[in-house]
Amino acid sequence: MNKTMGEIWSLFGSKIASILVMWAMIERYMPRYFRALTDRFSQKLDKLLNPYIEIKFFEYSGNYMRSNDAFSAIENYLSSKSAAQARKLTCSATRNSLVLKVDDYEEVIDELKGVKLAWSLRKIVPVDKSFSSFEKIYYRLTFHGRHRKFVTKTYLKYVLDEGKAISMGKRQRKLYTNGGGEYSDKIGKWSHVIFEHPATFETVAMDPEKKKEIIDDLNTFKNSKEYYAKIGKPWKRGYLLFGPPGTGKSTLIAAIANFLSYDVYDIELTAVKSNAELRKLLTGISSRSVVVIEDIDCSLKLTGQRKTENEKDETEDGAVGVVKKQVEESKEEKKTQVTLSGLLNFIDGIWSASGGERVIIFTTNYVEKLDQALIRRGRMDKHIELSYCGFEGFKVLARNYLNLESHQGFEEIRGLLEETKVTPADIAENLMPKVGNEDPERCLERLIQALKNSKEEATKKIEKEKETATIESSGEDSPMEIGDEVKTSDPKMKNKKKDA
Ligand SMILES: Nc1ncnc2c1ncn2[C@@H]1O[C@H](COP(=O)(O)OP(=O)(O)OP(=O)(O)O)[C@@H](O)[C@H]1O
Ligand SMILES: [Mg+2]
Repeated sequence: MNKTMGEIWSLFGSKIASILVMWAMIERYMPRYFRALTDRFSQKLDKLLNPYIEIKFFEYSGNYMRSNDAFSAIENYLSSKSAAQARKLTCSATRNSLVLKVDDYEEVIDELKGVKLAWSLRKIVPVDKSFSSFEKIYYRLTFHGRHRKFVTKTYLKYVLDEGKAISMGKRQRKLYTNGGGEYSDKIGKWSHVIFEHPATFETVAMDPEKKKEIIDDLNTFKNSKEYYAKIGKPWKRGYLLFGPPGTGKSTLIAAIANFLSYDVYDIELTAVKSNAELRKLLTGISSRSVVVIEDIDCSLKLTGQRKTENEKDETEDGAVGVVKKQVEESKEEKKTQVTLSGLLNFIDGIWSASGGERVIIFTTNYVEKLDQALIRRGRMDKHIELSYCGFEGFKVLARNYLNLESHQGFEEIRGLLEETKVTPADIAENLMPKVGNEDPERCLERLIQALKNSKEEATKKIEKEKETATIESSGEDSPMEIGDEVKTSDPKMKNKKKDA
């Protein structure tokens, strides 16, 4: 063996050595030309050995994590194929159906006009788990290079159209939420679950005229794409829902989302640490969505933040004041740094022009606490008050909960509802059968009793208030101070006091 190698070297050694020298000279003196040559050569070799082309469709696109409509269309398209083909599937259940999806890395072969193509769901897992790095999911499409034109011109359009059509019909809608805690890798990102709230406009208890007005407004909005484009406004509509707890604000939001068939993005503002993070989140919101900020008055000290800026110079001076202020500021910083202007930019800023077809909803229990800039018309186009339950609202709840259209007890309930303030949540609670198949009669009786109790309590409260008011008004001319005599309504005592 050694001999053979030795013989070979003696025959070709000098030639190999001179080739290597030439190679080195070429590399040294003609690097660009040489590299271009080798690149072309390796490309040709690659094409020859691997004639397949691949296209990736990421779940989110761009730096701002905008959700990619193509990804969801492909997801819908493939879910209709994968059940019949794939060997590894994932399954999720909704109220009405089971949804099967192809599992990660499982290949689904599709065929259109005799051309075969392969799809698979893949992910890029980050090496480090820092804030800016996270798992990227994408669909990979692979096909033979000779079908490039067919795929780019015909097939992809077909898949996207089909996927969108499926989504219009039986798409699972999603409820997106932000947050996940300070150390979570979900900061600045959305996580989602399937949105399955059963509320509809039929089941929401509210004044029928108000309900009709909202439905009409939503219909007009939905069909006004051209109109918004013509007047140069982003295609969005803002609603402010206000009213006491338990009057149906969150329920109405779900009904609106169901009516429009939109996804819901529920923003937890206290979990957003800066305007930049808010912007990042917002640019990830897809079109055809309802964007919700619940309890806006609690989420942010919007008016407070503005005041703090002005108060800095005016109220606090001296070292103690500065230290105290710094501590307070750092506490506030930890809470959230989203400012009113950041939020206003979000409502009518440039992001809303991209994509469009969004409804933005704020809710509050205290409308009077909100900064007027936030809720002025044009930002929050429609202000809707949800109030205590009236008789029409009660009828809806009786239908929902007891399947009752009418009953002899209804008249009594009508009278009681006119005399007392009860929220739909309270009514619903009383109408709900408590044990097994509780009789509707029994539920109505319970409600009537609860309404009577509430009326009685309200009367007592009014009487007590009147009493305190009379006591206060009788002594309001001379507020008692230390050393004063005890006030008395006895005229004799009054005279004594005068004389003294
Ligand atoms: N208008 C309504 N129509 C139908 N159900 C209602 C209505 N209002 C309240 N409910 C019932 O009461 C429950 C609480 O209502 P909801 O959460 O919508 O109130 P809310 O106004 O959002 O209260 P909060 O201000 O505390 O957030 C709901 O789950 C629903 O069952
Ligand atoms: Mg609510």
